[in-house]
Amino acid sequence: MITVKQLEHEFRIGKKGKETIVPVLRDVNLTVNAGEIVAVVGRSGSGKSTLLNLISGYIAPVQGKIMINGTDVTGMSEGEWADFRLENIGFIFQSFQLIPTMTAFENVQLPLVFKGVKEVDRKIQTETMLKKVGLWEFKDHYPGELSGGQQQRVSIARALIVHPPLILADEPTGSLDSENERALLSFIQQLNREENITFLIITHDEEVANIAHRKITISDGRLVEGSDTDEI
Ligand SMILES: Nc1ncnc2c1ncn2[C@@H]1O[C@H](COP(=O)(O)OP(=O)(O)OP(=O)(O)O)[C@@H](O)[C@H]1O
Repeated sequence: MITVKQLEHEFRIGKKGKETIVPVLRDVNLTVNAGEIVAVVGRSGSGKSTLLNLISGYIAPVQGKIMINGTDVTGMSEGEWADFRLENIGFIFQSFQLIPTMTAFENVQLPLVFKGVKEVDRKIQTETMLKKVGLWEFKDHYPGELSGGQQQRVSIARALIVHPPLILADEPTGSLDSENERALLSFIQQLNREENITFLIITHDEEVANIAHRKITISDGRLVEGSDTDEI
């Protein structure tokens, strides 16, 4: 599902001509197979979010190659990335990233609006998805009128609405209490089992790492012992 080959990334900070180069990822090789749940762990500042941002196309690598779902995404334009993400990747974030001025219904249907799906079809699909996450009765609530766990379920419904084969999650339980965390983790396992959705999850949380089939550790920008270092 994801193949990353010899990925390198660095940030340049400071004024032009006097830039300091901050190396972040070095020679990262990894494979995530379809149907896997993979946790990415590592200390703060080790490069986990940078790896996710590269795999999401929000930043471009200095070197290396990324394949997702059979497509070489390295070097795609912003427009190509936007289309690719809509078809292939769902996102779940610690901060939910819902649009506060839109209801739960409007937030969930948004990817379908971007895809140009007809209103009548959007309505049916959004209803199905809100029912799936148990929030149909909250469809007219704004994010501010929902609990943290409910907001995370809205964000999952929004991620799932286009039926992506891959979900990328950045600290998805970071804002949840332990009850909502358990519910989210069992939902992730259910989606993985029943719909074969692949998950790549950044986490500091042992409970989250425990549901993963495999754990990848990043230390100072490199994958370290116990990690997937498959030659590709
Ligand atoms: N836009 C940026 N410009 C310059 N340096 C950056 C930028 N983004 C991240 N960095 C640096 O890159 C390194 C890796 O950051 P990254 O956010 O990937 O770490 P992380 O493992 O996700 O950390 P955390 O667990 O705290 O979220 C850090 O040293 C950070 O300061």
